[in-house]
Amino acid sequence: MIEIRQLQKNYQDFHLDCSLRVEDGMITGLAGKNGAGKSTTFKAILGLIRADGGEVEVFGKKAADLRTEDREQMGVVLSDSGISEYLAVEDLIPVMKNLYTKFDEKSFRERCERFDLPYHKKIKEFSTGMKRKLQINLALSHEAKLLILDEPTAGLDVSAREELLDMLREYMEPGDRSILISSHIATDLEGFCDDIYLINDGKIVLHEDTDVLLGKYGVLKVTEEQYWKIDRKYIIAVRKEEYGYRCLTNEKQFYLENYPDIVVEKSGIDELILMEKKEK
Ligand SMILES: Nc1ncnc2c1ncn2[C@@H]1O[C@H](COP(=O)(O)OP(=O)(O)OP(=O)(O)O)[C@@H](O)[C@H]1O
Repeated sequence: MIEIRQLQKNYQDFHLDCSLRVEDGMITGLAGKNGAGKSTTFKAILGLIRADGGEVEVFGKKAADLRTEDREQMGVVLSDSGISEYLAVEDLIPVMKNLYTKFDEKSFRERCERFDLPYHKKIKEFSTGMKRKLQINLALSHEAKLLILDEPTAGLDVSAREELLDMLREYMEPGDRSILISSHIATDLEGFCDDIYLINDGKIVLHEDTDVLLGKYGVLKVTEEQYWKIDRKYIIAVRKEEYGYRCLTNEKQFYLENYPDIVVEKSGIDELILMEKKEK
């Protein structure tokens, strides 16, 4: 659905160099801390900023070759909504009908109820979370084949997050749809994505199936002495701690079997985001 090859974007003190794929029928996550380059990647995919190099293909076409029908097949949530704040939800319905041949008013209204979105209040009077819910609802409203969701959970409370993830799972049911979703809160992605890319300082530093990430990755807590004694071939990142070193491994089973004395903990994606690059 999406193929990005060595996408480059240069700002004064930031350089994006990113390659990733979103397969048909898959949910792919892009995780990374603030400023890592997630939004820049999304904007470049959508042609909202001009890339300085590399290739972006969506539905097998370069951005410049995407036609109106192709764009109708994309549902987008970005931090900057682009919706006129002077409109109310009720006013948006005829606009959406005009823009999208497949706009489904009934399901749009159902999601308004699920998300507690009022029909007659001006959008400028919405809270941050309400605006985000509206964007999500609009993205889901026209039977898009591809959702591109930049931080869709930002500003949502726990129940709205759950509601959103349920809606996205329902959206995936037909089987031929895909989602690219970003978050700096990795737990949002862990229970939901098929595979996850980790971006750090503009570079993709890791790409794994979520099952592998959660099953094979782990954190070793070792003293200075233990650190220098163990086989470090499966240690991919290290952080100095008061007690010694906190080490991220992509083969926790190896350490569990060979070093019964050391502490091996489960690792989530937040752990990956937190860890520095391997120093030793
Ligand atoms: N228009 C711009 N001009 C200059 N620098 C920019 C511009 N847009 C983004 N940047 C820089 O590019 C880097 C990546 O920003 P980006 O918004 O892609 O990060 P992000 O991963 O989406 O972060 P967040 O989780 O905070 O939304 C940052 O250093 C940011 O300051």
